[in-house]
Amino acid sequence: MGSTSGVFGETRADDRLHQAEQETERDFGDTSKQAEVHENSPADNARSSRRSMSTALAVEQQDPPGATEAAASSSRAVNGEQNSASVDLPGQSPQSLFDNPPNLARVRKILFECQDQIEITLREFETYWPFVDNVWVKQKTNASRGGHYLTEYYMCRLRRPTHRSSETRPLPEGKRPRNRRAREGGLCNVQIKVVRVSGAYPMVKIMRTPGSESAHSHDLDCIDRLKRNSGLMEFARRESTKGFLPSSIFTKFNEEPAKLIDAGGRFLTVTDVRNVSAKWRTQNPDIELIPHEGYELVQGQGIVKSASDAASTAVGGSSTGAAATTTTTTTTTTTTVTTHLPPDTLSFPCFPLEFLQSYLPKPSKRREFPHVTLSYASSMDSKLSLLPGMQTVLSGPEAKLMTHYLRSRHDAILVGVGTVLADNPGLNCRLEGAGGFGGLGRMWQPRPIVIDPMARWPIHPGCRMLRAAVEGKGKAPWVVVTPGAQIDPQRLMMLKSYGGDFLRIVEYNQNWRLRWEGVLRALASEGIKSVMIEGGGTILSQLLNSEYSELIDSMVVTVAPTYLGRGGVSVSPESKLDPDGKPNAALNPREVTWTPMGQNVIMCGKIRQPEAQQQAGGSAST
Ligand SMILES: NC(=O)C1=CN([C@@H]2O[C@H](COP(=O)(O)OP(=O)(O)OC[C@H]3O[C@@H](n4cnc5c(N)ncnc54)[C@H](O)[C@@H]3O)[C@@H](O)[C@H]2O)C=CC1
Ligand SMILES: Nc1nc(O)c(N)c(N[C@@H]2O[C@H](COP(=O)(O)O)[C@@H](O)[C@H]2O)n1
Repeated sequence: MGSTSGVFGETRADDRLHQAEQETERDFGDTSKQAEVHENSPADNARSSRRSMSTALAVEQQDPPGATEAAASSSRAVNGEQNSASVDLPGQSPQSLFDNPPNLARVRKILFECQDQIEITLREFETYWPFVDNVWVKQKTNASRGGHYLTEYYMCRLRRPTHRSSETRPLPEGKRPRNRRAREGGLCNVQIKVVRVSGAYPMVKIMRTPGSESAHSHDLDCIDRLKRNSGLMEFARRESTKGFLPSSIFTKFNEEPAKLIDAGGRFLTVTDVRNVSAKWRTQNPDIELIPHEGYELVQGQGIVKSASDAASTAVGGSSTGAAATTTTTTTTTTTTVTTHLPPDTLSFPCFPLEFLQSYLPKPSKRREFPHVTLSYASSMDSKLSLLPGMQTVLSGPEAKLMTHYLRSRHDAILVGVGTVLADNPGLNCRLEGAGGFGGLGRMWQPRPIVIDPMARWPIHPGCRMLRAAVEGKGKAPWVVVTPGAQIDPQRLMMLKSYGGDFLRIVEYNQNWRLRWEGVLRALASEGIKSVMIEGGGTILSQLLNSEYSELIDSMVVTVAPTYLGRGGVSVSPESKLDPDGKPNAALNPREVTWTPMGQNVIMCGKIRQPEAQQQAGGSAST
């Protein structure tokens, strides 16, 4: 066994910190600037050229022009709410008819494939889902008892059979049957569930159901050809409420082929635009529909550019249709998705992380124990989760990125078995550029360490840590056990085959608990120079006791603006009395900073005495 993340070590991680500072100054949407920033570092170039799902999904962090409105209009489309009474004056339409959220084509592909579990904020979900709602057909919805979760089950559209309407029900009088071909069901058996988690930070998790096929039997174009998504159609509907002719809207759409294709409109027809605007037209029969400024309706030709406009813009041809087709061809190649970052990739934080610097592991002189950082997220009442055995999201999107950055700066991430049983955590670094997320090998991937004295964890290939290991997105865990732990030889072989192992520690304290000195010394002897201890409550409450003060270097606590209540898992060391028997504070971290981050505040502090003081005050024995 041995650690490699330390080898990639300090200089590159420091580069990243420096780069994160630089990035705060740049315009997020300006890719030319990004290229400049990344010129110095090949790893970062690779990272920036393959923009991640979460970079794309950065609607929480910065609103690109139009994103807010797109989000709003998209969710309106989902809800079926259509403000058909509003009329904007023709000629006042903005330059683009599209409000595509960032990296739409890529996110559509990810939400079509749903290969790995996807975790996004509710707002991100509401922004992007309307652009793939042509793919997924809802089957059923389940609400959890406490109302914390809402689970919706969806199947691929090609799983559902369609019938000619006349076969299923009689047509109303005077209505012609739609020219719709019947489709057999079962052509694709991909099924997903969408779990909406409410709480301080409403989240949506999207994952395959156990019975689902591993891949669609077709591509996304196949669905886009069958049915248009409501995100795209909302753009058309919105434009129609300005009083424009459907054919003019269609023509204008085709003048922006890249955006049209990104939004799933490769197969859009003028009839689609007509249909989506029909309701508004019926409600506003007196409004005379007109072409867009610079266009005219010519009998027999449809919508064409007005003569003066055509003359000034014509380079390769006089017909709008021809120009659009040429561009479409060009754009088809440019919009092809060529990168394959996992959908759970997180963008590298683009806000300053300088405040963390003095609490991070240093390229160290030789030390007996690794650098130890306690890092967890806590509610206002010092709770880690709502209930024992339950995972609770307390970190907002920014704090989550920061935590993953911290993970990238440590050789190992340590948790107790209680946390593993409750959370099934990945314990890897999912920032873009880390190994498995656009990076090479397993660089910046920390080693997961699980304290499991009696080997209770029923470790199996489906658990997230092993899946991450097999997919090259993390290292396999080391499980710390006591000599008395019964380890089934098959389990041992299995864990070893993934690159993990069991570590037996023989040092106990008087409560039959493992001595932390023993655990940390064993890790140090395996080459671990830094450990980030994330939880849970039992482990953190122990380590915050003053008897361990000399083992803990720093703490980085994400404080969330919520009270989880008395039933939650708490972090609280033993009470302490001073020499006179009066109650005293159990622990007072030093060099404390508080840094606001989104809805959270990050509290950083130091616990171990500086070495100079230790030498002055005698040995730091524990
Ligand atoms: N908000 C956050 O940042 C985090 C929240 N959590 C939450 O915390 C909860 C889990 O916390 P807990 O149930 O307290 O479990 P835990 O993760 O602290 O594990 C407790 C177990 O670890 C072992 N253990 C701990 N210290 C030991 C020692 N000195 N020697 C031998 N074995 C030792 C024992 O088997 C003990 O039962 C979950 O709900 C989880 O979601 C966990 C980590 C971080
Ligand atoms: N920093 C932080 N914020 C929260 O809100 C949390 N719930 C946690 N939990 C810890 O992170 C682990 C999950 O890690 P993966 O995302 O699965 O890699 C979880 O087990 C806790 O240790 N942390």
